[in-house]
Parts: sequence; structure tokens; C-alpha cells
Amino acid sequence: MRNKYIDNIDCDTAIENFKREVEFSERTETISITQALHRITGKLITARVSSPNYNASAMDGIAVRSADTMEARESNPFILEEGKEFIYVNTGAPILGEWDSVIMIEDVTELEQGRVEIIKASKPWQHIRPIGEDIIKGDPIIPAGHKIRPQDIGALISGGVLEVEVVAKPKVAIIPTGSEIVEETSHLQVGKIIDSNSHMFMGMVEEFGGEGIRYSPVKDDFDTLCETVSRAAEESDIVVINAGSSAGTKDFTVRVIEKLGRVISHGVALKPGKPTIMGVIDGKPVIGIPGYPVSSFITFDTFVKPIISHYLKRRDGRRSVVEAVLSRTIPSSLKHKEIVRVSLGYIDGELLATPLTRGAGVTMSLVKAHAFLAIPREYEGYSAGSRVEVELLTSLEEIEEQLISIGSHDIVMDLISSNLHLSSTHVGSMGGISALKRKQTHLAPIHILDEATGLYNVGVLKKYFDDSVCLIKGIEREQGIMVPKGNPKGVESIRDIAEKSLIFINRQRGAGTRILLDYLLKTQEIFSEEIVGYDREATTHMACGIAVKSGDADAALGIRAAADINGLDFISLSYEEYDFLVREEDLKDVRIEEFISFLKSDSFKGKVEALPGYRVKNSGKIIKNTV
Ligand SMILES: Nc1nc2c(c(=O)[nH]1)N[C@H]1C(S)=C(S)[C@@H](COP(=O)(O)OP(=O)(O)OC[C@H]3O[C@@H](n4cnc5c(N)ncnc54)[C@H](O)[C@@H]3O)O[C@H]1N2
Ligand code: MOO
Repeated sequence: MRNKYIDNIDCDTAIENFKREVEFSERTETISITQALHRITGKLITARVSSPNYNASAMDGIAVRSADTMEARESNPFILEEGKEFIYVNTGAPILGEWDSVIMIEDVTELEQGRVEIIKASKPWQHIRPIGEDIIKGDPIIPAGHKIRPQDIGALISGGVLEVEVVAKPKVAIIPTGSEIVEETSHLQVGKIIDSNSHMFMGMVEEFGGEGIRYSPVKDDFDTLCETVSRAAEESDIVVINAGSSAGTKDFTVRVIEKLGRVISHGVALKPGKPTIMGVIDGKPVIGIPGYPVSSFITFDTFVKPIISHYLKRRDGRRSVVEAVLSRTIPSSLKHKEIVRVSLGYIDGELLATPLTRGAGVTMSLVKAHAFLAIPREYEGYSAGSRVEVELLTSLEEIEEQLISIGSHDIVMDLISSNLHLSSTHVGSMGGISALKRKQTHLAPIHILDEATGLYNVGVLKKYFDDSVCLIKGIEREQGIMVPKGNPKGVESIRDIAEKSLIFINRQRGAGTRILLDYLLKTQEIFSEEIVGYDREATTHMACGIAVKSGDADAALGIRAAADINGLDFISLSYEEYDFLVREEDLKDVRIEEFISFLKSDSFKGKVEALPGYRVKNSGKIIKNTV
């Protein structure tokens, strides 16, 4: 039997309906103040003692009777005798008995034989902190429903409060489901999925102020599911069932909740997260969270967080929101609210938001995201250049350090990002050029051969930019012919491929490697028609390598690294230059300065040259546009 989505209700309405049906029985507990960080106070907390609880000197100096000093002037200095007319005191010392004023030691001239001279009258209660200056016994320190911060702990202890009554953390049962879900990660069979969501939820529950109780994955068996969920509803305050929320034949979550309690809604107008289920069992909230990890994170954040806050009688705890400019158009359906993951970076002082992949299964988009952008329901999306509000997942301080790169991909980018704060998007050389033109990136990595001159990348400067853009030299990677191990057809050059009528596989139009082939054919006066398979295209170096390895092609052009990985022989042809376009004004930016010094460093050089087919020559050198 299959489920059908019954609802497409607005998220806020769904939460309100849900909260109305939930009945929490509030529990509080008394704990030591030293364990109380981030807990929520169950009631108003008042001081048990005053602070200070005696009159205390606020300065190092002498305590005097103010009346004795009334006549002291510069023209009429007073000599005071220790023990009779003054005593020495330090900051914090009690001021008792007849003493009612403190003179700072700097304003006192110390003479011999326990005598001092003062030249100014000392006012009553000068430099004395009276009893209860900070906290008065019986006065409130923090209200009920307050999240205890480190400074609150300090004030509570000063006020003599050593134990506090806090709201008990709601117990949140987390039940991963699905016969394909396993905990064991060492021998993962095809069709099995490691349970990662439940561990992610445990972290989220802790962040939201609850206590997670994780269950082992439950197989798709209706009775076992009912038994586990029923036990969880007894043991916990909130139950989360992960996966089995949609329309598959084994998606039992709705039926389990229906059997044990009541389903309030199934299906919300949210993407990702459409099949979310909300229900109650004996008044306790039960939430069916979709299985896909990104949907899981977003729905847990959208629906479980407010329920935990509701239990704790707290506001929802929205993240900080900032305004950013969208770098690309994002279309969205009118039917639902959509949460888009974005990466952020400052370019020219403006915060720029670039949408990341929208796949519900791509956990890495959550790892890379600096913020969430919510596109409301009934919006067709946002166009490039729009000012939008984004919810921060990372601090702005970290975002300020990000160097942005949009353009062609090379493994060297991974090497750079493990040393610098680099956010890199791979859209090919031409995509990088347009991003730089639109001022959406600091760096645009490219590798484009100018067929007229045989030079790499400098032609791009002249063709697309004026002298406000220059090149930073990057790395060189070896291009050549990939052939099967042992080179059975004896290939030594491109001409051999033509003359021996070997089966070739080419790269797609616009790819740097294809441009190189065309250049070589032209300079060696070989017609493309002479290459069998010239029109057969693959889109990556690896795809070409695999075609040669599997025998689908006799030869292909690509980088040495692709030949090495596939165990192929490699006939070296030339070195391709992979450089970075940058605006000249950005050369002064500290992030670019750090990038350039990294490219020039011995550490970078050493790491690059350890890669097969890679070398560095002039890395970090700046080539200006001389148009
Ligand atoms: N015919 C339809 N199929 C689907 C629809 C639909 O509308 N019609 N909706 C899709 C959407 S949207 C979502 S979201 C998913 C929700 O799937 P379920 O909640 O039913 O979950 P499963 O199918 O059991 O699993 C989906 C997927 O999730 C991953 N997963 C599950 N559990 C875990 C875990 N503990 N840790 C990590 N990853 C987990 C896993 O990749 C599963 O393959 O349904 C669509 N289908
Ligand atoms: O609802 Mo699904 O979570 O859109 O991918």
C-alpha cells in the first residue's frame, strides 16, 4: 500500500496547528550552577546574599574618618598617624568601625614612623563600595525562561546562588528507519546506506537545548516500527522518525503514527522537505522527517527546533539575517517555500550570495553553505543582482576571510583550499571569465590556448578585458596522448593516430584539451577528418581515460594524472598553463596577497611537483595586460 501526500500547507500554519495539539507536561530539575550553562531557568532567581556583603574598599590606599580630614588643603597639609587616624587597606578589604572614607595611595605622601601627609579633604564614603552595590539580597538576578550565559553564572554565584531550578531538557527520541540503513561502515554493500542522519540530529538536538536518545535503525516492518515508536513515545517528550515519509511501498511512517495516535498533517509547502509528517501520540509530538540528508537537516531545523523551543517556552531562536546580493538567478516554484544553500563572500565591499547545488541528497552543499536563502511560496524565484536576506550559518568574520574563485577546475584548487580560506566554484574557463566581468569573483582560474600565438591565457586578457585585469601565473600540467598499457599500437604522435586510423575520443567543444588538439592539428597540417572519432565527445579527462582503458578508444588526449589513475601509457605532448585572472585593484587585497605568497612558497612548489605531470614555473608572477 502506498501513501499519497494529503497536504501542501504553509510551514508556519503547519507549526501552529502542530503546537496547538501538543500537550507538554513541564518538568524542572535542580542542578549545580556550575552545570547550568545554556540551561533555561524554571523560575525567577533571586539573590541569597548581597554583593558585596560588607562595605568594601574600592581602592588600594588608607581608610580614614572623613571628619578628621575636612580642613586638609594644599596650603594646609595634614599629617595622619597610622592606627589612630588611618589604617592601610587594599582593594576589597572590609571598611569597618569608625572608618568611613578611603584615600587612594597615589594621593598620600608616606612619611617615616607610620605617618602620612594628605593635602585634600576626603569625602564620606569616598572609594567605598557599599553593601549591595552590585546585588541586594532578595533582589532578582535573572528571570524565568532565561538561557543561562557565563556572565549569569558569575552573577548568580556572587549572589550566593549555588543551585538553580531549570527546565528539564526535553528528551528527543531519534529513530532511523529503513531496511537498507546500516550502522556498520567498514564493508558497505551495494544498496546499503550508512545511518548518518541520526547522528546529525543528535548534534542538532543538543544545539537546540534538548537531550537526544538515538535508537538503532529499524527495518521496514510495520509491527517492529509500531513497537519501537510506541516505546519511544513512552520514554521521551518528542519523537522523530527518520525516512519512510514519502510514497514508497515501504514508507510506513504515516501508518505507524495513525495506528498509535493521530496524524495532524502530511506534506508541507517546503522544498526540500515536502513529505514531512506531524502527528501526536498521547499528546506527545511525533515528527516524520524525510530521509534525504539535506531534507532531513532543513525539516529538522524548521519543525523540530520550534517544538523543542516550545517545550522550553523559548522563542524560536532564528539565526542572524544579513542582506546579500545574488550572483545568479534562482527560479523557484510558486507552490512551495524553498530553502536554497548559498555560499557568501565579500567582493568590493559587497556581500555576494552564490547558490549551491539544490539536490536533496547532496550533504556537501550543507557543509559548504555559509547561509540559507528562503524563497517564499508564491515567488517565482529571484533574479541575479537582487538584494536578498540570508540566514547565516557561519560568522561574518569567517566570511570576510573567504577568497572566491569561479572558473575552471584543477586538483591544485583543492591543494590551495586546504591552505587558504578559498571558496571555489567550477564552471569552466569561460564561466570564470564572465563571473569576473560581472565582478562576482576575486579569481577566475583559466587554461585557454591562443591558437594564433600558441600561448596560454594572455590572449584572454587582450580579448575580453582592459588593463584593469591581469593574470597571476599558476601551474603547468602535462598534456599528452593516453594509450593502453604497453602502447600496443605504437603511438608516438598525433600524426600516428591519423595515419594508423586509430579510434580516437575527443573532448567537448570549448574544452582546453580540444583547443590544444585543434592547434596541434593545424600546426602539423592534419585535417580533423583524418582523425577517426574526432566528433565523438567526452566531457572530462577521466571519461576519456576510462574509454581508452575499456578498449572503447585506442587513444585520447588528456592530462597525465588521468592516464596514471587509469593505468595507461602516456605520450607527452606539451605543458598547459593554468593561471588566475584577477582585477588589478584586488592585488592590494590581503586575501589576494596571501594567495600570491602561497603560490610563490616552497611548500606550494613541493606539493605541486609531487603530483604526476605537474610543474611550477613563475607561480605567483603577475602578468599585466598591455593592451
Ligand atoms: N513517487 C515519489 N517518490 C518520492 C517523492 C514523491 O513525491 N513521490 N518525494 C521524494 C522526496 S521530495 C523525498 S524528500 C524523499 C523522502 O523519502 P523518505 O522520507 O520516504 O525516505 P526513504 O525513501 O526511506 O529514503 C530516502 C533516502 O534518504 C536517505 N536516508 C534515509 N535514511 C537515512 C539515514 N538514517 N541516514 C542517511 N541517509 C538516509 C537515503 O539516501 C535514502 O535513499 O522521497 C522522494 N521520493
Ligand atoms: O522534499 Mo524532498 O525533501 O524535496 O527532497
